[in-house]
Amino acid sequence: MSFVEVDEVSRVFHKRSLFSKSQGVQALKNVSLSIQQGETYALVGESGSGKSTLARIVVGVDNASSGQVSIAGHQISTSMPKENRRDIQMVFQSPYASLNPRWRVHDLVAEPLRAFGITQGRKATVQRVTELLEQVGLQADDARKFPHQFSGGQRQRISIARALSSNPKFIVCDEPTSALDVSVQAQVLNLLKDLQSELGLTYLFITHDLAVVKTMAHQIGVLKQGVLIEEQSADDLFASPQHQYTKDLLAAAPVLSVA
Ligand SMILES: Nc1ncnc2c1ncn2[C@@H]1O[C@H](COP(=O)(O)OP(=O)(O)OP(=O)(O)O)[C@@H](O)[C@H]1O
Repeated sequence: MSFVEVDEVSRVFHKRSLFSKSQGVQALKNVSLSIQQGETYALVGESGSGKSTLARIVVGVDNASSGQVSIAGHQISTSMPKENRRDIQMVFQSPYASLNPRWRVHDLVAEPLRAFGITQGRKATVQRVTELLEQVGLQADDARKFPHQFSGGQRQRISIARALSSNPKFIVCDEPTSALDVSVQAQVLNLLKDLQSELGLTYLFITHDLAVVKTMAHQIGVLKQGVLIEEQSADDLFASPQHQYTKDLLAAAPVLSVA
């Protein structure tokens, strides 16, 4: 069994209308995929294809209408036990929106440590926050600053430090670099790659931009209107895309050089 198993997941959103019966939007249709431990699975597709819906179900903040997800053998749902949640974290597209501007970096990174009871006492927490900041290329002193004192790329490093603080095994990265300049994107992608090899992390990487995943992904799945229409290893998909929709996504992708 793979580390992450998504098995026949469907999700229907019901929109209530005053004038007609409830209308259903089928955001995901029988999506199945698996991710090997220590690897990156990139899920690509246009806006509205269902990527974020799948991400939310995989981290257990939304439930599938049918089908199931398991990670490291544990069933994922909104009612899963708290101790299983610390193994799964998420890095979002916009570090501007996901970091509380009134909190210092120390508190942003330390919050999961407290929430999951990982460090005991102020000294141990400060020490762990320092380690985490250094791990993502920031400095111990940065803990005293507020998010607005950093560039976009540095803010995304703070989000990554926060995601790493609970020692997760699996991180869902939802468009983590799409709000950044191209040169900064490459730096953040390199950091994520380095952390993967150091810590053995497994990633689900969500993006509309195939260039971003060319050097990150082991396996790529293409989502169109809630259906996984194509799945190949990254090398094979770039060499011989099968579906016209994938060819169009490839043609639209700019070149991004990542070491
Ligand atoms: N809470 C919701 N209620 C109703 N419909 C929803 C809800 N969330 C998503 N949808 C619908 O489900 C479909 C898939 O949306 P989703 O956000 O998963 O796509 P996406 O590929 O992540 O797009 P984007 O890249 O723009 O975030 C869309 O038609 C969207 O309108």
